[in-house]
Amino acid sequence: MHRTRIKICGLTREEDVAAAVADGADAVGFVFYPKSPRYVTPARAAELIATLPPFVMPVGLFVNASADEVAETARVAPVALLQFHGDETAAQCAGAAAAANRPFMRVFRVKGDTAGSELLEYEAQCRASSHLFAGLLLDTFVDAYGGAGKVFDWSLIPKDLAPRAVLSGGLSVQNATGAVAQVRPYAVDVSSGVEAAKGIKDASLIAQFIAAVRAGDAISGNDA
Ligand SMILES: O=C(O)c1ccccc1NCC(=O)[C@H](O)[C@H](O)COP(=O)(O)O
Repeated sequence: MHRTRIKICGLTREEDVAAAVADGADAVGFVFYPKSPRYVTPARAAELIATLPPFVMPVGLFVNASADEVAETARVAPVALLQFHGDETAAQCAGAAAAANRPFMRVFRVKGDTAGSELLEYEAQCRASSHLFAGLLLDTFVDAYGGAGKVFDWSLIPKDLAPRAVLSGGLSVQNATGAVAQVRPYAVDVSSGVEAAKGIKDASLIAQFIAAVRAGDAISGNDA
């Protein structure tokens, strides 16, 4: 049976990485977008990644970076998966992933009038664009690209897409159980909802969030 995977994003401190690992996070995200308050340099991310045990995936997050920037970042910081969170075209994502020789996630930033069929078409285009495409992260459309703590209408997610999708955008201790029980996504991703301040995670909120996801798995019969 499927257990909802969990990514904690926007980590900047060793103690926050340790808290995510201790509570069972499957992945940790490092933001390489300089305008983000959660930005870390590739060298700083390398220090944080060096603290990870096996089987916790480091994810590198980019917004409109060039293929050379992505490749150089991945050379310095050994991320296992790329996440393209800007306005990148399919070709730009495929080219950057090939340059870095890493699999990647693309992001669909959902608006109020987004149709479920658009998500399926977008995923199909991504899959056709590169053998390195690993999956689709669904986030809420915001001007700052992401990390805004805003939810979108989960009911528009097609039932046959959910088991392959990463649900993101405004998840929290308060809504994670319901999100998992309703959507039954492959994984969830959270940043603001487990923070004491931008880029500063709260260990108790991380633990509560992961427990809330597990409660959602129990309700939907997903627990392993
Ligand atoms: O986290 C950021 O500051 C950020 C900035 C620009 C683009 C993406 C960003 N984060 C990407 C993530 O994967 C976040 O976890 C995702 O947007 C959800 O954030 P939140 O709604 O705060 O949980």
